[in-house]
Amino acid sequence: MKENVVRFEKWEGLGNDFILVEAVPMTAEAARRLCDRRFGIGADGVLVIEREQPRMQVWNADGSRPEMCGNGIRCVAAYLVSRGTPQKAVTIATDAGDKRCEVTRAGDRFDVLVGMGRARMGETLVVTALGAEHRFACVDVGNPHAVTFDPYTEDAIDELGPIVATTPAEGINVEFCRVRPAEHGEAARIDVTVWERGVGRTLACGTGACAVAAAACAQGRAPYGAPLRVALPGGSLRITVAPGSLELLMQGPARRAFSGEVVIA
Ligand SMILES: N[C@H](CCC[C@H](N)C(=O)O)C(=O)O
Repeated sequence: MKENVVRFEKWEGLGNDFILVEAVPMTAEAARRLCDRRFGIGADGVLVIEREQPRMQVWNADGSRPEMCGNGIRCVAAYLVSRGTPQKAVTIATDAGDKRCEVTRAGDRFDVLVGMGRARMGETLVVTALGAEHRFACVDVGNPHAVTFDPYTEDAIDELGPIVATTPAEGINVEFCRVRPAEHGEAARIDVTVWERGVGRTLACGTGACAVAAAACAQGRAPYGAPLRVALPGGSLRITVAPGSLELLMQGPARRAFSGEVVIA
């Protein structure tokens, strides 16, 4: 069979890491192989980019196809600017709509501000597991999230995360949160541990940070209209939730780790 050798770049946003390729026909099996941390490059996901009319398609490490990826779109915006896109503001089409990104570069590090669209608050998801009922606020930010502010130990998160993530037929990302005293001038700080649909534990989740901020504002745990610090294991994102519209602004880093060539069968 003809080998399909393609150039890739490995990028990460707060340690949520991705393989970026351009205009490559991707399959679930190919994505799984590429993301395998033993037999492949290793990543939380694959981002397939069309450069002309910029578009990002997302593949999770298990080969599933989510609608959107917050850390990923910051990486794609920075990738486009690093590859010569002249303007610093770029609009990228996704399966969850067009997202406008503003890129600031400092050497090989990028800071990206993204209009993430509107959060939509959903029903309460009640999951009976581990001998108890667990309640999550469902938030749609283009992809689905289940958010709780109830206290859970790390071991409980490892047990409950996969159960909740696979309870809805289409799957759901799960965020376990704690509101902490604000520092450094932000309006509130929320610590988050994520169990991602199609991936498992990750160091950060951009759409998850947006869902957490929207849920915190909706539940009166944080103020609308002010930058909130969402602290994830891999680092912090600044999220602002507009009152009324629930329009989301996300600001955070993106970094190219390395590039190479890979055979995509
Ligand atoms: N696992 C997510 C997609 C990746 C989201 C995350 N990496 C982000 O930064 O938003 C899902 O299945 O909806």
